Amino acid sequence: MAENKTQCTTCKDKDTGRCNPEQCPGTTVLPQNEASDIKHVIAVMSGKGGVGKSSVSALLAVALQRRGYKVGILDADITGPSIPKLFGVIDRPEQFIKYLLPARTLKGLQIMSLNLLLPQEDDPVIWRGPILSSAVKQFWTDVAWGELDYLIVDMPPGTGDVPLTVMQSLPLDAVVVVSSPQDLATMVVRKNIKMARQAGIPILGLVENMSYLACPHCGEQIRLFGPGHVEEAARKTGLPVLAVLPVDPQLAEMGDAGHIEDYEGASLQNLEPLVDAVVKSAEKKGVKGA
Ligand SMILES: Nc1ncnc2c1ncn2[C@@H]1O[C@H](COP(=O)(O)OP(=O)(O)OP(=O)(O)O)[C@@H](O)[C@H]1O
Repeated sequence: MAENKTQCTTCKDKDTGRCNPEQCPGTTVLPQNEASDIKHVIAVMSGKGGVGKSSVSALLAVALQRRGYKVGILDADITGPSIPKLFGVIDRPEQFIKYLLPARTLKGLQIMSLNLLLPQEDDPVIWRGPILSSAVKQFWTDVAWGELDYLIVDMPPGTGDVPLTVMQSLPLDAVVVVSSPQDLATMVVRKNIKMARQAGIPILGLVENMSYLACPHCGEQIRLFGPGHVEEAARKTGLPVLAVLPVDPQLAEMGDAGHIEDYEGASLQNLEPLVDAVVKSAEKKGVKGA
């Protein structure tokens, strides 16, 4: 496991008290390249696939951008990348001197994903763990991200090679854990939480996705998957619940059509406490408003 970045005894940044990768001789965290000035890095993780981690990453980026921040998304879900599809982006990243330029969404979010580099978007990525991990590192070292207030990292699900690489190699400021109601009761989420804690990365809190369906006639919340376990999970883990999102067919439709940037529905409104928590964590580090 990576050195504990909150308790680094080698460099300990005097302002934040955390490991400063640029001055720490013992760190494995990669420094930023000369073509990037990224102020705050947040990873979105989940225990299992399909719980809505990419949708939450995309909505978080959209919400931050609507508040006036410059935002990018690094799609670290190398074997199941869905960020380009959610934003309807197909442009191949261009080369700029020795760097790759991220693609831009219609409203100006910057994104980098392996899917943008494949000859066909449905080509499978049949790579072994070390190659997957090195691709993620290159999305940090070889991409000219420019000036960003926030970089959102859409992690692959679980606790395998690639999430471990992201935690060890990228200077994550915090993580957010997304899960579905059934998933929260299981140990997969606790594994996620333990992994982040062992890596010394602060966890902002929990997001329960697909928690309920709001009846279109009376607004009653129908718990399709039975009662949520988010409060219990919050109590057991000591983490705050930052958002409880409904099943929203409009979100799925707009994501499938590549128009998630135009989404205005309930999931975005319910995500506001998460956005506040992200901004607050950045402000603590000294990142000013855009
Ligand atoms: N709150 C929601 N309401 C309706 N549909 C949703 C919601 N959240 C996610 N979905 C849909 O569920 C599917 C999976 O979502 P998403 O790709 O965000 O999950 P994921 O956890 O990132 O999956 P993977 O790990 O496979 O990438 C998508 O079709 C998405 O549109």
